[in-house]
Amino acid sequence: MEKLIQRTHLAQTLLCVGLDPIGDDAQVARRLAEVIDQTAEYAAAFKPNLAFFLSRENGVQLLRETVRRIPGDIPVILDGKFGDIANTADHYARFAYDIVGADGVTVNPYMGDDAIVPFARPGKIVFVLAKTSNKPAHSLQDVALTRGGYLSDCAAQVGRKLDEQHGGIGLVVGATDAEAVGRLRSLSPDQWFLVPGVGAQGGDLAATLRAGLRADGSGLLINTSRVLWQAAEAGAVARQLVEQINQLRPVLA
Ligand SMILES: O=C(O)c1cc(=O)[nH]c(=O)n1[C@@H]1O[C@H](COP(=O)(O)O)[C@@H](O)[C@H]1O
Repeated sequence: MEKLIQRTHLAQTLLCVGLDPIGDDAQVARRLAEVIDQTAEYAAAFKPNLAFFLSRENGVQLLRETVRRIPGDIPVILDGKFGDIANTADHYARFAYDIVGADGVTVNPYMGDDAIVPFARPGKIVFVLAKTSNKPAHSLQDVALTRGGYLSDCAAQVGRKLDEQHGGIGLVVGATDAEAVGRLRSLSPDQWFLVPGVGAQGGDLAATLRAGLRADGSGLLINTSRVLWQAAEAGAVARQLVEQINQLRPVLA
């Protein structure tokens, strides 16, 4: 978590570079290196998505090489959307942190606290899914509770409680629903939000920033993946995104 805060301050960026590699094996290794090298200057974090690595032979090896290529001062969030009982989650945590070398993970909270706690190691960042960016998420996450609020609010409350107990817990909140971003920000005024959905999924960047930035102009990690992977000049696209984001927020002290 400290690494993320330091990085966002020093590089003046809230951009998370998503790494969802597609293509044949030889191409992919080369393209991963290119995207990392071209965007690193602008990256607050990198987020490799585990599925895109596991779907290829030697995927874990490629993932480890990818993480090794990322400069050491930029946090790596392994997007595995893990979520299982504590005994099993502990093994996922060992994989993410000890084998892959990630600084953080994404976790699905559906099974409750014990699916999350094994990832909450000192210095690590755990992003708990609260309101995801995919449209059909509403069938579960927007279910209204008899006590008021929505199921996604429960995920946020669990995340907040665990953050108070362990530290290092943030939320995943998609950019495709700015209203939810605002609601969850009011429930979790201080936590970091990982925000996917900008770019290929059509999320509204300006509305998301307005709704989700903390009072200090920070607290959001804006992820985009396909747009950068497909860009002729990933570095230029990353720079533009950072400029756009920074124009819409107070500059960090
Ligand atoms: O946890 C995530 O990162 C995630 C959560 C969510 O609500 N929506 C979402 O798209 N993601 C991930 O964020 C990335 C989005 O990719 P692009 O749509 O190409 O920018 C993918 O790796 C998704 O798996």
